[in-house]
Amino acid sequence: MTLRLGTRRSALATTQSSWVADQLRALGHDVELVEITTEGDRDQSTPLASLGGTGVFVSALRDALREGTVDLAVHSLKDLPTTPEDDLVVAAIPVREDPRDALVARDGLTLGELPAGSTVGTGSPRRRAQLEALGLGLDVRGLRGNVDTRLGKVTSGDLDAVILAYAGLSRLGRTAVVTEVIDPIQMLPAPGQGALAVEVRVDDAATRDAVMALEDADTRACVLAERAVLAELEAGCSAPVGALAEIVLGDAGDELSLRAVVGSPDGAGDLRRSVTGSPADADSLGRALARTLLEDGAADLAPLRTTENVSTTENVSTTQNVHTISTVHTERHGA
Ligand SMILES: NCc1[nH]cc(CCC(=O)O)c1CC(=O)O
Repeated sequence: MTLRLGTRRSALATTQSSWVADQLRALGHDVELVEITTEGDRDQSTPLASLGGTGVFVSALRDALREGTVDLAVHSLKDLPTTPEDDLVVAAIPVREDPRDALVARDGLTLGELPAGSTVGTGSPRRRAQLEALGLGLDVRGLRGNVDTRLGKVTSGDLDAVILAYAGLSRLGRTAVVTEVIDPIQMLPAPGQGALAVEVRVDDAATRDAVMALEDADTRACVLAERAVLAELEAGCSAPVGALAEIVLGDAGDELSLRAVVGSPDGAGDLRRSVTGSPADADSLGRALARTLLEDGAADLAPLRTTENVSTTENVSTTQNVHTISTVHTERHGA
C-alpha cells in the first residue's frame, strides 16, 4: 500500500511534507507526494486576514483528504483552527522545531540595535503587538508572502528587518540569515509554532497506525496547552495571542510550564501570565491560564473575536487544480 501524502507547493510545505515522508519511508512505508494548490498560495497580494486567515492553507488539504485523493496531510500546527473535525484526526504531532520567532535585520542588527524609526515587516497581529509593546519606536509594516519574498524585502533595502518563525527558516536551511532568535521573554510565539500536525481520516486505521510512530508526547502536551489558551479565549487568527509551553524538570519530575500573552493592537501594553502543572493536565492548564487572562482584562485589551475570523472554505475537485470558493463561515484559527 502506498501512502499518498497531500502537500502544498510552497518551499516550506514541501520541505515539511518531505520530512514526514522520509520518516515514514524509514519505517518501511511507500509514500507518494501529491501537490494541492490553495487560494493562499495563488493569491500573494491579498492580506491573509482578508482571505480568511491561515485557514485557507488548511481547507484544500482537508478537502483532498475527505475526497480520498490523499491519505494524509501535513500542516503547520499553528495554522490549524482549534475546533476539532468529526471525520479527521491529528494522528501524530512529531517532535517540535525551535518554536521561537526570528529577526532577520540588515547589517546583522538585533532588535535592541535597530534605531528608532526602523521598518520591521510582519503580517502577524501577535508579532506587531509584542513589537510595539517593547517601546523601541519601531515602524511596523504589514507583510506577507513566502519565506523568500519576505527575506527579499531586507536584501532589497525595502525594509530594515522582518520577523519570521525560526522553524520555517530552519527547515529550509536558511538560519544563516537570522540576526537574532527572539527570546520568548520579549515575544511569545504563536500557539503551536514550530510543530507539525499529521492529519488522517478518522476511519482510516491503516494510515493512522503507520503515522502514529511519528508522535512525540512532550510536543503533543505542549501544543495542547498552548491551543487550549486560544480555544478558551475564543481567539481568532487575527487576535494578538501568543503562548509557549515547555517541559521542565521540577521537584515532582516533568512539569509543563506555560506562558501566554494577549497584546493590544495599538501596542499600548500587553498582558502576560504563566502557569505550571502536570503535562497530563495540559488542556486544563491552558484553559485556566486563559481564564486568568480574561479576569485580568484581556478582552478589553484586544478584540479577540473579530469579523476577520470569517473564513472562506475552498473545495478542491478531484482534479487537484480546479478550485471554487464555496461557502463563508466563521471558525477559530490558531495562527
Ligand atoms: N503563518 C504562516 C506560517 N505557518 C507556519 C510557519 C512557519 C513554520 C512553523 O511555525 O511551524 C509560517 C511562516 C511564519 O510564521 O514565518
